[in-house]
Amino acid sequence: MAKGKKVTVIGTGNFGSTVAFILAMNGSCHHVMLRGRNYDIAKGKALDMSQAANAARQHTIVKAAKGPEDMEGSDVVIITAGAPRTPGMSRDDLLFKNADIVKCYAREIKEYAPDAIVIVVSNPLDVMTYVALKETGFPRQRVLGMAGILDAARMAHFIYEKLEYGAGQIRATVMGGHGDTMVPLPKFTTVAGVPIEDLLDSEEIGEIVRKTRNGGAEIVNLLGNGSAYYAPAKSTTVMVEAILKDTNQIHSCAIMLKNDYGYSDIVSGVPVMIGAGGAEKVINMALKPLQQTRFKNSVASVQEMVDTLYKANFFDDDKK
Ligand SMILES: NC(=O)C1=CN([C@@H]2O[C@H](COP(=O)(O)OP(=O)(O)OC[C@H]3O[C@@H](n4cnc5c(N)ncnc54)[C@H](O)[C@@H]3O)[C@@H](O)[C@H]2O)C=CC1
Ligand SMILES: O=C([O-])CC(=O)C(=O)O
Repeated sequence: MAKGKKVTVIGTGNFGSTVAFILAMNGSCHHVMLRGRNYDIAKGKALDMSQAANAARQHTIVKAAKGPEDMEGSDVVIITAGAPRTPGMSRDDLLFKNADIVKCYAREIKEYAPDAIVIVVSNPLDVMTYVALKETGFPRQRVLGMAGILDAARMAHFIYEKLEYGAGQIRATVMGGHGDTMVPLPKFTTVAGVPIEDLLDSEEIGEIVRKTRNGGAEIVNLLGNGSAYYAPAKSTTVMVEAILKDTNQIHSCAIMLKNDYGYSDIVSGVPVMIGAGGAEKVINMALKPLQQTRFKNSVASVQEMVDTLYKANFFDDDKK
């Protein structure tokens, strides 16, 4: 492989294609490797994106992987392979189907890209991140799940809808799992530095919190045959660029907790500092009792699904 930063995107569906396209349009890295189930489709998309990069005067080259060995030398590998939900489903309904897919690709990454930082996006996100961590055996800093940036972007959008000003200046914070129990944090949310509690009343904030939790489902219901991918893909590239540029910026990401917020050996979304080594530091915020209770419930819902996998002997016995 020629020199330069390399990102492999596993899965060439809506999410994977959009992530690869944004990376190519931004010139975020030198090489994007698309690994899909169907080589011709991956190759067709790779050619199209490489040509788009030329039109955009960017240097990024997108290629299709013939096999897992083409992941070699990846700095970052993004796992997007997996079924999306359709109307009426929760993300959790994808548990067994997507766990098998993520397990298979995590094993390939372990073999062919042992130094990569892995970003998981397949749902249910926190459990899939747990599966990828256990199956690669990588340190927790190098296996992250993308959700918090997306959920915060949604919250920011719903705040804008209410205020009708401040778009692009709203900094929202969402912690916890990427599911119905996610924990939007109005107390840590500002518009150009102004706390939203100074701008909106508690009823309006409550509505924003509910809309944020339902943000994915709202789009699933509108699309009818899949889920959101523009905001999810953009949010993922924020993480990729933080890693490749070693920005040391703070984003909410899913990570294996290790005495963080009082929990260990379970994945949840918390603020982390992202740099060249992945999640180089977990930021522990002082949560109020109600926020702690909501975070606890969110952690418990992820734990329940992890336990379901263990009960089904999904993991090799020695992996817990
Ligand atoms: N973390 C987050 O915030 C978000 C997560 N997602 C999740 O991302 C995943 C992908 O979503 P989309 O790209 O929109 O779906 P899609 O249906 O457009 O693409 C799915 C991709 O997974 C591959 N795939 C499906 N079954 C496979 C199997 N058995 N083996 C290997 N590859 C397989 C397909 O070939 C395709 O490339 C879903 O699980 C979805 O729920 C989606 C949006 C946001
Ligand atoms: O809602 C879904 O199933 C996809 C997803 O995670 C999101 O858009 O937040």
